[in-house]
Amino acid sequence: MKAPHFVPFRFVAGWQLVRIILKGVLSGLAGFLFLVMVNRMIALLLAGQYKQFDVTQVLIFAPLILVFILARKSFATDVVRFSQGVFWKIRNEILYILIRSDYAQLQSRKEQVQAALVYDVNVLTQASLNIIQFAISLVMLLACMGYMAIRSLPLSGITLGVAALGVAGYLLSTKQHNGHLRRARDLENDFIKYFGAIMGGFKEIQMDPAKGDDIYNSRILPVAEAAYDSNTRAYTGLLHNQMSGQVLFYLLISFILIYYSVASGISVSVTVGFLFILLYLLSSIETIMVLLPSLLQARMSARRIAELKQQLVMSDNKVFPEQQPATTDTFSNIRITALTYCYHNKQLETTFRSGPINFQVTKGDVIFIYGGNGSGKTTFILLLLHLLKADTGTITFNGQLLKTENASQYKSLFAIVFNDFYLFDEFYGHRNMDREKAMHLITLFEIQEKVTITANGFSSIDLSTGQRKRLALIAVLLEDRPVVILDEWAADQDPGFRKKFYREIIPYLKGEGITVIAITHDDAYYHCADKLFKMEYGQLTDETMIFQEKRMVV
Ligand SMILES: Nc1ncnc2c1ncn2[C@@H]1O[C@H](COP(=O)(O)OP(=O)(O)OP(=O)(O)O)[C@@H](O)[C@H]1O
Repeated sequence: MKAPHFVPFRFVAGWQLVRIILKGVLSGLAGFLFLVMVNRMIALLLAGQYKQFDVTQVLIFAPLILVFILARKSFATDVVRFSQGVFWKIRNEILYILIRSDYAQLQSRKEQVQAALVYDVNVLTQASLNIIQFAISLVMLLACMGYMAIRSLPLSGITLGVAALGVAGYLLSTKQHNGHLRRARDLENDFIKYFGAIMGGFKEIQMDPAKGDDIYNSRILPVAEAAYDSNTRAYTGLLHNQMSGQVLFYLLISFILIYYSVASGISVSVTVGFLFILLYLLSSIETIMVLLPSLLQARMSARRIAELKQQLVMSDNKVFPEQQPATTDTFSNIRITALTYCYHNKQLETTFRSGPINFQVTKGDVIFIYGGNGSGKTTFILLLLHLLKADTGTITFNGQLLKTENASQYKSLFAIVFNDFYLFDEFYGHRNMDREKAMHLITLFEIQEKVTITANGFSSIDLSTGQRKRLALIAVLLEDRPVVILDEWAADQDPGFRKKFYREIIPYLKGEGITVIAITHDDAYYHCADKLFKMEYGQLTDETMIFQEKRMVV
């Protein structure tokens, strides 16, 4: 079956942004024209030229207000649609990249991904809503400045000077505020990590509340305090900026009223009109200053998301065309030659070395691997599955060298039940599974009293640990993959079913042409395997002969 492709979220398009900007400008201009008209009326009133109701003024004001309402309404609707589109588009994109991203990379970035999905996407959405006010205020600001220049060049020159002073002060302090905002955002990753520990370890915490108290006191509280401190510094700094801007304009207004209006000899109507526009300008500046922090945060969040997308490089199978998935008929063998892999700590020192491993598996083989805890069995399986990419060595399958181009075909060889498996309640990606086979397997695995097959999946997955493992194996067997890998699968089974597993189920799988590779410690059943391997300090040794010789002696 062909893997489904990514369907981009359809409600966001680049042209939407152009339309929004145009509507924002129109809406801002409508507001500004209204202001000009009010200013004109004030001038007429002051000059004594408007003494009785004049219906023509209604004909000027009414259409203006109408245009304002229509433009603002349509603008707001578009912005809301756009911001919701952005929200879901980014969320979907991150999730899809996640689905296709590299296993090893994702392992080390779980908190980052969660923080991006929950925090950054919300910040961006909020900012895209704030843009309504921001854009309108910006248009008003620019239009007011232009209009002021027409009314009085010297006065607008002074205003521009004051504004430049405010902007310079703002820019100087922004760097510092950005640093605080960045620190607070970094702490969000930690918060998610400890939140994950509380949710994941909830049973343990319920049994031992001291654990919960300790996580809260020693981890959550310091994060909260540090984030509180950083955010408080950033926001108070930004609010102080806003206040400084306001004070500058108050000083300007006072200067114009107390000194300039009389000293320069400009007319009362020009002074009043100018001050009126200036007050409006001030409210636009205030709005911009209030909204700037959220836009700064949004910029930071957008960067985080972009970085995350870059880090979670799409894995191989996204880049190349889908290939025919493998089947038991097409599978013949896998050969691993001199494969090595090292785990490193933060100081980049090697903490565990796996290999060099040589290993071969042929169709229909039943292979058991045993070895002590931490000997490297799971690491080997991850390497075999190409979830971990080997440092050196090669893998060939059916005579072809495993490369990025054929990695998806290689991965389609395997059906796996990991030790820490996740049981999906639906047959995702395999909707057209064989119902009859499913019912047969449910009976073979003796859970027919508990579970049935529904249109999409299993009727229930609320079962015991051992039963859930049986379901997980049934689910992977329904995928019709040629190689089944089991990581300590039988460990949770009762002795009766364990016997059935080794004596009946494994031979049944072999009879179906399936190759089985199982990590197991059930030495009483090692004879059920065709080949037996031992893992020790990352080295895999074929012990088939030794085991057979030992059995003969006994
Ligand atoms: N993600 C990781 N990062 C760093 N080291 C790791 C990681 N996973 C495993 N290791 C180390 O690699 C070694 C082999 O681990 P592995 O899980 O492969 O052992 P195992 O044989 O499957 O053990 P077990 O029987 O306990 O499951 C261990 O010493 C472990 O500490």
